[in-house]
Amino acid sequence: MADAASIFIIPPPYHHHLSHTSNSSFCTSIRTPILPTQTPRRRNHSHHHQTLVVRCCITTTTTANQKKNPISWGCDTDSLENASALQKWLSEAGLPPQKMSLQRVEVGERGLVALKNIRKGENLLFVPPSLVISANSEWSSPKAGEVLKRNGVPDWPLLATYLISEASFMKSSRWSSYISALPRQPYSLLYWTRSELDKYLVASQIRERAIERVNDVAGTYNDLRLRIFSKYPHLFPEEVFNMETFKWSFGILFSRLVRLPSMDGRVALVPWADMLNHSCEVETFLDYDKSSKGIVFTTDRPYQPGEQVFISYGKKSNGELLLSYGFVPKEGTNPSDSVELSLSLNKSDKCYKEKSEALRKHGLSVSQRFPLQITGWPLELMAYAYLAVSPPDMRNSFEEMAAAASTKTTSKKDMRYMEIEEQALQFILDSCETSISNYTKFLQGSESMDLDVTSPKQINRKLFLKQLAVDLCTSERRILFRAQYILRRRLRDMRTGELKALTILNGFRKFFK
Ligand SMILES: C[S@@+](CC[C@H](N)C(=O)[O-])C[C@H]1O[C@@H](n2cnc3c(N)ncnc32)[C@H](O)[C@@H]1O
Repeated sequence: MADAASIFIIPPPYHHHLSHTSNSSFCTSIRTPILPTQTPRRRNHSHHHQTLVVRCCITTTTTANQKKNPISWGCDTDSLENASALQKWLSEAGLPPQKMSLQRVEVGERGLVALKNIRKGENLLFVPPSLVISANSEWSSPKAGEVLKRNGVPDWPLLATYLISEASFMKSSRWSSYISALPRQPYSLLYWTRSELDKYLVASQIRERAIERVNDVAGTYNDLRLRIFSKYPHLFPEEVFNMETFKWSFGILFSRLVRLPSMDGRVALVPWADMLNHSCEVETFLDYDKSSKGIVFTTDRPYQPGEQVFISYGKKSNGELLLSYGFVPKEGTNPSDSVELSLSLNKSDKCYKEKSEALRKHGLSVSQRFPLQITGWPLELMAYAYLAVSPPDMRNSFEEMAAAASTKTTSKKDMRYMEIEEQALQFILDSCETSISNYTKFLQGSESMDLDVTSPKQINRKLFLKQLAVDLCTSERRILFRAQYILRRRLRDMRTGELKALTILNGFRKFFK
């Protein structure tokens, strides 16, 4: 699935990063998009005379009118509602016969399950380009598409707007069966409230990433509204194009958009292929196959009939999977797992100003997050630690250290400053230990945590979010424990080594005396 780093009109803040189980009884519909009036927007290519017959808003309550004739975007993913309509439409629209079918599954609620024996190395899917939603797709409201393109709107916000526009056309959009089978409320941290993020992710740096993302989505929507929607209200009425509908469409993009390497990294929604769930045990990914002219993936393991077929959403940490897809893999199963460690310059440092200036020059700030993996940490983190602990007489090296701490600096040598190596390692260890104690406090407190619910309906949701947070924090703390162990051992070896050297030196001194 696509990486979300480059979606925004407003550039996202710099991220310094490399790269469960589902609960089917969980009620997802706490803030459900509902269309109160059920008449679709009419196709009308002359925008001057376009009559908007739909009034769309997102509510948390259901009116009598909606109860009578409920129409909403998407469906509940814990049911197979709309799945057969999707499969029927896909095969009529040109999807060749498949070796998999859409079923209820244990991992991921709905997923694709093998109908026949599938060999390792087989190509599956073959979704033709005509069934792919990309920035070039035709709009049911061509004028709306023209306006966005004329204004140079990038792919992600363009696709988010496209999805809302097509959803509002309901049955008269060619994507109606696809949109009806999309989740009504995508699982992603976009749907956690600020107080849920603060409460459940208090120990994890993912909380900040989620807040940044929520703000980026809001900023992107506001930017579109100011620059474009407010100038063409007949094409982009606020009842349809609003913050809630954008949250939904971005939630869909974060969890389903695919980057296709063979199409110059173009991003696309690929109906059917986006029903495949992620496994950390496979490495295969979706791509365009020039010879068969379709979106395919090549299996990297065999499957028997009845087994769920998986792809990889990329080498992502558990936190990143929670952020975009709303799930956390079982502890210890994700080889790409990492935790972000936050390092900060000490405000009382005599060279605080010079150091922060050097960092700023290289796009870094006085407080910076770095990924730790079970196998180690990046050179950038070590460089930042050297800078943080270096004394004033090393000011000539500040610039070099800051450059090495930036991921933007490509040529990197494994620089070492032996004279401050011990302090740098101790500095990282201290940060690890602060972080570990925050995780431990959260995990211990989570057992007796007040769920803060006002209605019984909310209990399932809160329990589900809490479990996701506990799973994430357990896996992140595990990596920190490993780093703590390695750092302590290194420091101990250094100190005993120094002690030995000192004893020998003293021996020499005595000898000369
Ligand atoms: C591309 S969609 C896959 C199809 C999805 N299961 C559905 O029913 O629409 C991605 C979503 O599937 C679910 N998912 C994918 N892999 C999962 C996994 N290993 N464990 C739990 N949920 C998973 C998450 O809800 C994620 O947001």
